[in-house]
Amino acid sequence: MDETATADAAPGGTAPAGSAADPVVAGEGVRKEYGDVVALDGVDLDVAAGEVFGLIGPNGAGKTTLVRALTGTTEAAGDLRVFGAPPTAVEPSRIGLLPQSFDPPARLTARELVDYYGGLYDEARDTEAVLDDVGMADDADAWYETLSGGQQRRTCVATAVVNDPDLLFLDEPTTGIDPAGRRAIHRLIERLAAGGTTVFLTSHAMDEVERLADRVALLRDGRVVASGAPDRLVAQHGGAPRLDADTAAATTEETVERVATGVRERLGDGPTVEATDGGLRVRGVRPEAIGDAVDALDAAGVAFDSLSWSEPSLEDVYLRLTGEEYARRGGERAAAEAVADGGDR
Ligand SMILES: Nc1ncnc2c1ncn2[C@@H]1O[C@H](COP(=O)(O)OP(=O)(O)OP(=O)(O)O)[C@@H](O)[C@H]1O
Repeated sequence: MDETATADAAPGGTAPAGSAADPVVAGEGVRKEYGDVVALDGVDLDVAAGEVFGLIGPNGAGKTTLVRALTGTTEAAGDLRVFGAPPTAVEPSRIGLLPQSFDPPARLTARELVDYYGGLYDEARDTEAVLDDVGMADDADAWYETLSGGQQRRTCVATAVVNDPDLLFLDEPTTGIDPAGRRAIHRLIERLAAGGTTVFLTSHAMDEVERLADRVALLRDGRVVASGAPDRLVAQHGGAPRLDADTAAATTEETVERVATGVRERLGDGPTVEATDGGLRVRGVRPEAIGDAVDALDAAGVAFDSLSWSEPSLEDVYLRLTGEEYARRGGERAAAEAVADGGDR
């Protein structure tokens, strides 16, 4: 796998979302328009066999459209191959698809639904085992319409894996699922991947993608703006470790300046100080410097309710490269700057 190419960011352009000798999924210049809306604007990507590939991006970035193009449920321009063939030519039993919106018959039980979808294939997994995999064994006799939203989503995941697919598309699989259920789905994805299933996962849960995905592509406005292994992306674009102080009162510019002066005196010019919605953030604080940073807060008279220190994560990469972190200071323009400077501020 060529990680050098995959960890690049391309401001305003496309970056290949990976490379592999014999990709299960390969796309080049994939483009889709809905009238005046350009949903996909020249996407290049490839996904290797057995890989968990995470696709992330803001609402409307084009994730579902890309999944639909790859599963042959919508047409798109450009070159798209799944198992070396056009998506519509792929043997259905090789593919599992959990769409973002899925409305199975409401007056069937969870067990009946899994049975029904399994019956569409010559060979299917044992219904009870699949129900158990998604944590639905105890509620399998309830009608779909009486299940909670999370239980319904678990049941939908079960219908997507009942044919034991070689390639599984999961479009936001854990939306609405409680923490225990999410963990069950995560374990299922890990087991499937360990068994050789290729998983194409879209999600807004960055912790989920960071935990599960071997590689990630970030879509914005129909383009891949960054791709690579999560830890590489975090190292490249996640920014510095930070110390967050939650304060009861809103932080004024004056307070930020006072803290910044104190931080400079104690820690030098590296760290930066900014106001956040709930208080104040000092970026660039290494673990051994936490005490000095706290002293700077105290010296500046900042009354805080709690303090937390954290390493950057995939969520930081997402926020920086989509512009959401920079919304207060010029959104799109600042995000483009973050991409252009390699996101190392
Ligand atoms: N059937 C359609 N007709 C017209 N426009 C569409 C259609 N499907 C998607 N779009 C538009 O294409 C763009 C990409 O939508 P898409 O659903 O792929 O985004 P997404 O990244 O999956 O978003 P979300 O995170 O909200 O699910 C959006 O501007 C959306 O409004």
